Amino acid sequence: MTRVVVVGDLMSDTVARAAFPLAKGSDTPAAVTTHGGGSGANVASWLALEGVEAAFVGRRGSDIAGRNRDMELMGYGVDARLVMDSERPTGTCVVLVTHKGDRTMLSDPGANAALLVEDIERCRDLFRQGTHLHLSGYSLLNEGSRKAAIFALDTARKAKMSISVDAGSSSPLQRIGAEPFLEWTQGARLLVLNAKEAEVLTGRDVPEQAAKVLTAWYPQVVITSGADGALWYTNGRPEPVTVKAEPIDKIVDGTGAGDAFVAGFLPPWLDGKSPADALTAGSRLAVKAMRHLGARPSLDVMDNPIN
Ligand SMILES: Nc1ncnc2c1ncn2[C@@H]1O[C@H](COP(=O)(O)OP(=O)(O)OP(=O)(O)O)[C@@H](O)[C@H]1O
Ligand SMILES: O=C(O)C(=O)C[C@H](O)[C@H](O)CO
Repeated sequence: MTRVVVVGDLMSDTVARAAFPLAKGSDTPAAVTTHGGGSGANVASWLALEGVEAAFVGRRGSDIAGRNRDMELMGYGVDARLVMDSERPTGTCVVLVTHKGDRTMLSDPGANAALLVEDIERCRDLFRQGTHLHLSGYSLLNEGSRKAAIFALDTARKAKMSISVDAGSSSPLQRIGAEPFLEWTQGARLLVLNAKEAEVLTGRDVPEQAAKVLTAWYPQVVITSGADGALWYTNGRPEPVTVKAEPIDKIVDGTGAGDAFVAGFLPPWLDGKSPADALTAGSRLAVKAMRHLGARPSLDVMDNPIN
């Protein structure tokens, strides 16, 4: 039985879809909605909805947003272990989306920046029972949660869990540099990252080449390339396994496509299915995420048969 523990970030995403750029002093009509977000919490939500036993460890503020996010995770069927931070608000991200689905994000990590080693220690039962740890790279890239993230990796290694890590985001990765990130994540069986992050880590802007460089560090690597699809590579193979992106008629909001991809990829990959099957499952879930506003499953939680 696969039991996945996700450690990472939880956010409240306020998504505004409008015609950008905004004229100075304008009053622009927009569709504005608030959704659950945060890369780690997104992956855990999609996994639970896919029928995987998934737990999520993170921090939230002692505010309404945090309470809503907590209830939402439970609604998806996630074993949510959120520590309440009395000093910091729930992490918030303002996502600006154009009518074509292009977007930019303004992120305030809030309570995520205070995830502590003790928060992970409190969840030792999850690490005893879990079979796989997925670590959201944001928790490594943020200095405030880094010790906790590294402790989670150590704990999983000691518990003989398999480990996947996503690289978080290219800008903080660039600031920190490749070497520390590669060092912190040693022992992970899989690194998942987008093409930009792969370039930051390897200096190669061709994903096939970047993947080959990265397998000096990780047994398996998955690189996603937006509309150009995704690839999987393991050392010793002549060429990576690639899949095309699933066709999509209209992208409403690309936020969290990468997180949904991870959640689609992991279950078949953990079940020993072929890399091509796992990449295809990832691509399918990614387009599902892009058909609506927000990064999480669009299902009305109350109608979800899992509940
Ligand atoms: N335009 C698109 N058409 C179809 N599929 C797409 C498109 N953009 C992204 N995807 C799917 O989503 C996956 C992840 O996209 P991408 O490589 O942009 O990751 P990301 O930067 O982590 O995404 P995000 O930051 O939006 O979560 C791709 O491998 C692909 O399967
Ligand atoms: O789309 C991305 O790149 C994200 O990582 C989205 C985030 O996970 C999140 O939902 C923003 O808070």
